[in-house]
Amino acid sequence: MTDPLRHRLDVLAELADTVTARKGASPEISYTAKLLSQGIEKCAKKVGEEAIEAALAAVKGDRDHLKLEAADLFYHLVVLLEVSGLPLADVMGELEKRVGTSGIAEKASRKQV
Ligand SMILES: N=c1c2ncn([C@@H]3O[C@H](COP(=O)(O)OP(=O)(O)OP(=O)(O)O)[C@@H](O)[C@H]3O)c2ncn1[C@@H]1O[C@H](COP(=O)(O)O)[C@@H](O)[C@H]1O
Repeated sequence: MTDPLRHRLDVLAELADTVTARKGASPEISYTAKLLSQGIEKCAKKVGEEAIEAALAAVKGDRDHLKLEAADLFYHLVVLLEVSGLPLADVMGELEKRVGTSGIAEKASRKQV
């Protein structure tokens, strides 16, 4: 992994801290507080919308738009994790556990059960 990417991954951790800190803030001044106050279904809907918008931008080959939509998707996913009470660290831990395991091998092992 390149150093600039490692540095920028810190931004995701910072974002998660900010989202947690927005709990209980005024929905008048914080979009995050507004989303959190609207509950899990609203947050989940936003993730679905942003995921589709990112996918469409990718299919169109519009990388500038994909960058914006992917950032929206990360943000809304972090909000969804927060409202679900699931720490981002747990998701990163799950990804870490998968490092070194081929997705094809993992899928094949599932079929044997
Ligand atoms: N990264 C983001 C971020 N990405 C996208 N958005 C907002 O997400 C919304 C998505 O756009 P839409 O057009 O889908 O929104 P909309 O139609 O108004 O939304 P709904 O009516 O469907 O709720 C916009 O209002 C964006 O500004 C974000 N809002 C906040 N953050 C981060 O969260 C921090 C805290 O923000 P506040 O909670 O607003 O203080 C910010 O400093 C940023 O770091």
